[in-house]
Parts: sequence; structure tokens; C-alpha cells
Amino acid sequence: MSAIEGRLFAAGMPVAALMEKVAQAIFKRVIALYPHPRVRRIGVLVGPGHNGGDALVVARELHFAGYEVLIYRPLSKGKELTGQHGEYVASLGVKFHDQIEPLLDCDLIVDGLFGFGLERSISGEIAEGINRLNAQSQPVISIDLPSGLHTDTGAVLGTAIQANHTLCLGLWKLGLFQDQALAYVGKAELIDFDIPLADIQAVLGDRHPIHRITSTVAIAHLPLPRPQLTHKYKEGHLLAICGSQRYMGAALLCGLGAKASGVGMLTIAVPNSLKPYMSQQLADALVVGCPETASGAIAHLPDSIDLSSFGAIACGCGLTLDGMGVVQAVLESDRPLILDADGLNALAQLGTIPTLCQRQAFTLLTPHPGEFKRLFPPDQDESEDLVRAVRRASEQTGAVVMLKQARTAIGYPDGSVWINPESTPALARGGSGDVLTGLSSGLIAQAIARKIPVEPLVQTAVWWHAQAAISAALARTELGVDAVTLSEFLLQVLPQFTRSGN
Ligand SMILES: NC(=O)C1=CN([C@@H]2O[C@H](COP(=O)(O)OP(=O)(O)OC[C@H]3O[C@@H](n4cnc5c(N)ncnc54)[C@H](O)[C@@H]3O)[C@@H](O)[C@H]2O)[C@H](O)CC1
Ligand SMILES: [K+]
Repeated sequence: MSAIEGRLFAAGMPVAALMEKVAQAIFKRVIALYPHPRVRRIGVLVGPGHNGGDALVVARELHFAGYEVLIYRPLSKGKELTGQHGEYVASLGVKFHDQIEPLLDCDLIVDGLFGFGLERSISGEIAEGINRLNAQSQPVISIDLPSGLHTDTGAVLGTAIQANHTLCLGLWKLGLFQDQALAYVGKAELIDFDIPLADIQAVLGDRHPIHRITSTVAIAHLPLPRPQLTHKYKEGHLLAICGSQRYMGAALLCGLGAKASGVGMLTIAVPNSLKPYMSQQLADALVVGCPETASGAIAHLPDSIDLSSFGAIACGCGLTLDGMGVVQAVLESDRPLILDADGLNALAQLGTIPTLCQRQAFTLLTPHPGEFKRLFPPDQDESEDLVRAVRRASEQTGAVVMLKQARTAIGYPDGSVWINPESTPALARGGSGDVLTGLSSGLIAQAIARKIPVEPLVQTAVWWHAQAAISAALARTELGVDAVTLSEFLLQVLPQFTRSGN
């Protein structure tokens, strides 16, 4: 962002004019969210840099709009432009304080302490001020990002403002989408200020891009509409290898996710003793019983299964590590493969990188953070930056890596990363990952049958799964989104987004 900003200034855009333009847009948003006189007293936090300059322009406009404005400016020295705005705002009679106390009873706080220029941990009196404010209950709007968050990693540097709204300026800051920032960001909105595309491309063009998964992107890749002339095998044939006596439900949930994907044919391989249960629950799947170990895991696949006859293979949900032999077999096959849960644990034991480097076909790994660490032990720099870690994992293995967390990130071997910005804590529940594995695998099997690119369907699956959960939580609260309900909402939520559902 600062490189892009530098290009605008070098091209002749006056710094003060850009600040004015940006801050006017912030002001408009603030008064739309908190109109006068519903809100009367606004406290504005002003830092030493241009984030503070933005805040002062907003403070000035709020003053003229009839609000009572109080300023907290803990550091009197700062950048020149910020100082000039400060002088003018003070000349209007707006009161400046170097302590937070006078602002504590304001109806609203606007936070312009630090933006992307934060370069070290916040400490001392400023940190104490932020902590006192966080203990209060009035709403907080942060300019650009909550002061105290690292722009890229979202790490809390010392302490950070807990905002209700973050008005991010110009381009999304990566830190806002990192899990460690979530408790601070509140609702994030982008405030556009007409950055020329050429400048964005000149700075970001040759770097590894990071994208947000939007509904438009996600829907564009759904295997919809179906061609009129088709048959079941042309709509994908998925083999899901899953379940054990210990984890029967995982196999069912994976099956329910796959079923919702619309895949043409679903074959499910489970331990022999699970076959009656699965057949009863999933009437439309072809259930294959496998010889089982004494512990009730799949010992090996029966001879009747010819791996090469499937479009894609999903392996791992509820398998237990006793089913490790089967993971080795599917890794050696030339079929596109989706590995989850114990499939991932088995892969970590086999050696993630050497094993995957031998595979030619598409591989998708779907770890949660614990599994991810087992697969890819972190180096020191990465413990704070999971987006970087996911990118490296994918580049090193050639696999697509879906790191399932509050804001799921997908790494691709070309270095690009896709983040799902919208989700719900309702998904923090046993079984929701099994549904996602089934859904992703079913979509991938369809893409393979249709000969369309497989990779974007991983984004579609993550987005669809999260939207189903959001919709289910709206209908039933966040407590009502058990995995079976989630699988049912997958198909309920889709017509809202797709034309073929109208
Ligand atoms: N292109 C844009 O997006 C625009 C952004 N604007 C705003 O400008 C800020 C970035 O401004 P900058 O002056 O570079 O940095 P900050 O305001 O974030 O703060 C830097 C300031 O603070 C000092 N400092 C850093 N860390 C600490 C610390 N821990 N304790 C104390 N002091 C610290 C540092 O020395 C600097 O003096 C961006 O976020 C937007 O809000 C423009 O207004 C419009 C275009
Ligand atoms: K800020």
C-alpha cells in the first residue's frame, strides 16, 4: 500500500488532497452508521502519522456536522500534515487531551492512532489508554485497521483497539483476514478512493496474489447448469474411503457432503461392519464393504475396487490410523485425491513432502491447524503468518492446501492464496469438516468428468459450506448448526445465489 501510495504522490497527487479525499469518504460512512442526534459525543483517537491525519479531517467534519468532538492525542509530535490539521481543528475550539479519561463517556470512538505505519509494539500510556477503552462498551470505528494490529499478519503488537467497524482504505489489508485479528476487526468494509489499476498492477502484478473468495467467483465455478444431454458417469464418479467402527458418523457426514455436491455417482468404501448402516442412511450411494482390522478400521480395499475407474478419490474421514495402508494405496494411485483427517495424519507419518512430490495427479489436503502443523512443521517466521505458511506448503508439495480455520485459506502451487472472508463460528463443531471434505470431493469429481479446471472448485466448496452454515445459523442460531443440518442447508442456501434455482 505504501508503494502504491508513493506512486500516486510521484505522479503529482498532493498528499493533502489524497488525505482529504479519503477522510471525506470515511466521514460519510461514519455519519451514515451513527447519525446525529442519535449519537452526539464522538471521541477521536489521533496518532502521529497520516492515520492520525485522516482522523483529524474526520474530526473537523464531524464538528461542522454538529457533533461534539473530543480528541485524544497522546503524542504531540508527528508528521507535518497531521500537525497542520491538528492546529486547525484546535482553532475551531475542539478540545485536545493527552489522557484517555475524558473520552470514556463518548457515544462513539473513531480510532486513528496507527494505520499501516505501525512499526513496533505499543507500550506505556498509549497501551494503557487502549486497554481502558477496550473495557468500555461504546462502539468503535477504526480507520484503515484497528490500531495495534500488524497490517499483514494481523498479529497484536503489544495491544490493539477492539473495533466494531473497520473502514479499510483503498485495498484490503491482509492482516484483517488472519484469524488472530478477528476479535479486533469487527465488521470490515472497504472505502474506495479510486486508486488507478495501473498503479496496483505495477506494484502487485508480479507478486503472488492473495484473493478473497466472493460469491460471484464461487458460483461461476459451480458445475451448473448441467448439459441437457448427460448421464450419471458424465457428472463425476467419486470414491470416498472413510469410516471405522470408532467413527461411523464421519463416513456418513462425508457421504452427505458429497451427495449435496450433486456428483453423478458416489461409491463409499467403509469397513464391512458399517455397510448395513451406510446403505440404510445413504440410499443413493453404492456402499462397498472392506475387510477390516481387529480395531474395526479398513484393513485394505477389496479386489472388486479398481481405483482407476474413479474420477476422484476422497480418503480419510473417520479412518483412524489403523487404516493407514489404504492411504498409502490411494497416494500411489494416479487419481485426483482429496485427503482429510486421518488421511493427513497418515501422510505426515509417511513424510509429507517426499510422498507428495512423487504424485503426478491433483491432490487436495484439507487440514485444520493441528493437522497442518503435523504435516508442515512451522519455521519461526511463519508461526505468526499462516497465509505465508499455507503458500509455502502448497509450493513445496504441488498440492492444493486448504487450511480450515475461522477464515479458511487455500494455497495453490502457483503461489496464489484464496481466503474466505465470510464465515460463522457455528462451523466450530465436530463433523462440519467431514461435510466439507465430501462436498469438495464431489465438486472435484464433477469438474474432472466435465474436463473443467478442478482448482477453483476448492474455493467454491469453502464458500458454499460457509454460506450454508451462515444461513443455518440465521434460521436456528449458531447452536443449531450440527453437521447433518449443515449438509441439509447446503442445498437450501444455493438457490439464493444461482439463477437456475429461481
Ligand atoms: N494510501 C492510503 O491508504 C492512504 C493512507 N492514509 C493513511 O495513512 C496511514 C499510514 O500513515 P503513516 O503515516 O505511514 O503511518 P501511521 O499513521 O500508521 O503511523 C506512523 C507513525 O507512528 C509512529 N509509530 C509507529 N509505531 C509506533 C508505536 N508503536 N508507538 C508510537 N509511535 C509509533 C511512526 O514513527 C510514525 O510517526 C494509513 O493507515 C491511512 O490511514 C492517507 O491519509 C491517505 C492515503
Ligand atoms: K487505526
